[in-house]
Amino acid sequence: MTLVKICGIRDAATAIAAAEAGADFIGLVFAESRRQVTPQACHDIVEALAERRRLAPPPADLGGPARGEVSARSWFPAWADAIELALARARPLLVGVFARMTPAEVNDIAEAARLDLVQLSGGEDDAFVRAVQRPVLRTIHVRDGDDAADITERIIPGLAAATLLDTAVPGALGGTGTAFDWTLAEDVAARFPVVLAGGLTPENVGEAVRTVRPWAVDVSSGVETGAAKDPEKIRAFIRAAKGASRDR
Ligand SMILES: O=C(O)c1ccccc1NCC(=O)[C@H](O)[C@H](O)COP(=O)(O)O
Repeated sequence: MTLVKICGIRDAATAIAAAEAGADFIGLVFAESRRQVTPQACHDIVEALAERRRLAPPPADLGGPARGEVSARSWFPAWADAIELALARARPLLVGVFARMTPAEVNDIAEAARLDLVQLSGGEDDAFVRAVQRPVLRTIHVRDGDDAADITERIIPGLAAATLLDTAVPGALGGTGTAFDWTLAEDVAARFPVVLAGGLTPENVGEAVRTVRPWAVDVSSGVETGAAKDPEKIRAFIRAAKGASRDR
């Protein structure tokens, strides 16, 4: 079943609505953005979700493979299995979205907010990924003119836990509501578990899931009305994504 990440949540009520609708990941944006979560809202969201997860052991350590422990070929599938096992114990997992910060800042926030995973969206290099003390979702921004081979060569086993494919938009690092050509992601998703992002909506996510067969999908703008998250759109998005992955 395709996993779903709802990104850019800024209050506890919406986090709980997304969790009740079946979200697998909740994304809190710490990068500079109109969606940046305030310290108070972050605290409220973390506490509200912790209360929901109270009966399950917290997956503080997702228990994925260590570098050198599995072959390059098994690296991403092993991480996908570890994350799915963690999800069986506690859902949703909390993902912090970062860009243009230092590894120390990322690690401090991840620790304080008890994040399960860290998403790097600022084109961080390999040394940065290595320095992050949480499993990393590493964003690859797909540019006009890229082909599947260009994307694949940027995916390096042994570093991040998974790859998030998002649209490259000049002057922005994410949350733009802009899609890229999904046929590029088809080949990549056949080789690696990928999180498909960029311009997904409740209306198009079914087709995206059937076309690309991603491990997970990620949405922000497509479940907003005005500048705010819309619980009805969140429910419709999750229904459509999960429904399409059941059909395929
Ligand atoms: O969402 C933001 O405002 C943001 C700002 C800076 C870096 C990353 C950001 N979001 C990353 C995400 O994971 C979004 O969910 C992803 O880009 C998809 O967004 P959308 O196209 O709006 O669905």
